Amino acid sequence: MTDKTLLSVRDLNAWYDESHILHGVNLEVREGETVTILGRNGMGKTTTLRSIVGILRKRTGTISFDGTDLMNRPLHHTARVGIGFVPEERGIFSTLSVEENLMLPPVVSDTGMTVEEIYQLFPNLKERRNSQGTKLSGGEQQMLAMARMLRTGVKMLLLDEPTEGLAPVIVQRIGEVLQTLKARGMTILLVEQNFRFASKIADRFYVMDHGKVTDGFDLAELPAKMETLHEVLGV
Ligand SMILES: Nc1ncnc2c1ncn2[C@@H]1O[C@H](COP(=O)(O)OP(=O)(O)OP(=O)(O)O)[C@@H](O)[C@H]1O
Repeated sequence: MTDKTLLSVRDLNAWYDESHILHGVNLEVREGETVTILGRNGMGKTTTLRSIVGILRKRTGTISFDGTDLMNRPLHHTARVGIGFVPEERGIFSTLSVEENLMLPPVVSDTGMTVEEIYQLFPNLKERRNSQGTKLSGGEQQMLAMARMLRTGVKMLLLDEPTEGLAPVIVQRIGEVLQTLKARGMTILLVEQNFRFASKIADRFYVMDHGKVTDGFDLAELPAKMETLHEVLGV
């Protein structure tokens, strides 16, 4: 991890039509860091990720990534500057094979993983490389959605509930993959309901409540925070 701030979000407000959902979100992620956003359902975690990448356009505040202002850029620039968003619904194209899905997004930098490296990290995707997207299990879809971003050479992954609905053994596998990516220097911002999973991989945490970041702390402070987290999140 370095001291350089890669992603900086300041006073972010966001709306779905007339519904004001985010009320001044502040957060930052340093290069090489894994940060988890915790919070109960409906508190604005997904909306924060969607606002950062620009899928949600009705927003104010400042969002900068690696020194580039993202606020006034078109959506496709987000990927080009090096942010890979893996949404909760994963977005696998059902009529395409695993390998076709993998090759779909354009490469944005030459620091991305090769297809061979990706298959080493995800041997099950190699086995299933000719299978159609629809034939994949939830865990395989999640792995493919992550793998697809790694090939492009993004500097940072934004993951929305990567373990949702997956069996414990697959959750463990995804945890191992994220540890490998961390060791390679990947920067990760994660929204996660599975607190046990998050507490094993995150370096730092934010807590969201009613469209605001209400707390932020390092892994070392986690034991002292447990009682509050128990009250706020029920963990
Ligand atoms: N497409 C939408 N249109 C209108 N309101 C929405 C839309 N998506 C989410 N919301 C509302 O925005 C608020 C924040 O939702 P968001 O999905 O960001 O919460 P979350 O913290 O990610 O929780 P969850 O785990 O339930 O996704 C909720 O009140 C939700 O009802």
